[in-house]
Amino acid sequence: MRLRPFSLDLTSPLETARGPIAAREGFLVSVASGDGGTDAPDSSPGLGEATPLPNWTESRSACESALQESAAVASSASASRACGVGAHDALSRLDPDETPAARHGVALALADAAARDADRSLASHLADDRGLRSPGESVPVNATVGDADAEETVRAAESAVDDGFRCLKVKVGARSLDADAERLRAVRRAVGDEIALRADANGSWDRRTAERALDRLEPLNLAYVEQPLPPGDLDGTARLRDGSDVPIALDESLAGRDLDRVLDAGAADVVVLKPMALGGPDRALSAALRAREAGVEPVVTTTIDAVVARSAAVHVAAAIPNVGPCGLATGSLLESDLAADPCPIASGETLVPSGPGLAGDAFDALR
Ligand SMILES: O=C(O)CCC(=O)c1ccccc1C(=O)O
Ligand SMILES: [Mg+2]
Repeated sequence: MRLRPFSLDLTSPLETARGPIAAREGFLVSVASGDGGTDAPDSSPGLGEATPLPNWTESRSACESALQESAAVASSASASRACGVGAHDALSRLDPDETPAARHGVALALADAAARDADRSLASHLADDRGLRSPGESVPVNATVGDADAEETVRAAESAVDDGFRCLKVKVGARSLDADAERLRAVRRAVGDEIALRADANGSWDRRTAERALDRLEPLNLAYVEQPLPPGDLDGTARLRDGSDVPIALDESLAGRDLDRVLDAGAADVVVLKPMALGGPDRALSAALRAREAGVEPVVTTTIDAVVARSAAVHVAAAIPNVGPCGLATGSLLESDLAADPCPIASGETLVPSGPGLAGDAFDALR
């Protein structure tokens, strides 16, 4: 197993109620032939990405330590066996709650290797494993609009609609409720009633403010309000949801928390699933299917990952039958990237690479 650190700046910081996100640092993970647990001696190396986002996942240093430990486990296990299953040993030792980004990196590298060995896309590999029908060739996406004053928010929203987006997610909660209500009213006026609007408060409101916010925003016909209350306040969120017609999505409430607790609380119409924060593409897809079974709609997003993890998230979303718009249009927020994007976005949809694995030979220079 090989690790390679990287650091990428955002074009400009994404402003959220929990502060700006200005740069993303992480690690590329490759598992060499033989580590994949397949018997093929010349199996393709698999590629993964671990890009921790402090406060959402483990820190960068905790991620690095966990990955280095994994690499050591993988090499000693492969050395002691005729056919190495080292990376699988390493994966089983990574705790998805403690070091989700590290687990994501290794799980993705193994899944990519397995999909490439089977000559199918990562989406097909994930879907077949669970008896799902064949993934589609594209996934609808939302544009991500950061916090800014009303004028700049409208400009960003109009530009996204010009680019073909039919669903916009606007960050709220960083300013007063009056200011946010005005921003969203101005956006609705500018883009019309046909565009789906989401608002993401990133857990910044208290119960009273959240209740007032839903009352004020109700006439704007939002598709949902995401994480109105702090992550742990599931009771408050369930009550908020009971008292309003505005659908509620939960995001932060899922990180490091049992999905069943969130589903049992009846606190969400939608769950926002970030493979990097949930410990891997496999775990994100399982969470999506469990949510569906409970009548809660899954939405897949990134933590503004580099191209490898972003492509993986596209495959996860593609494996979910009839998935709604996902928060996967985050590549344009990065000033530069590790490779050309194999998942171009047009008309509000992202293309799903046909494979094999993550993206055929598109990432060969990174393996
Ligand atoms: O969902 C999207 O549109 C993009 C992803 C996004 O907003 C995000 C990115 C990094 C960290 C947190 C979040 C979030 O959804 O709150
Ligand atoms: Mg969110």
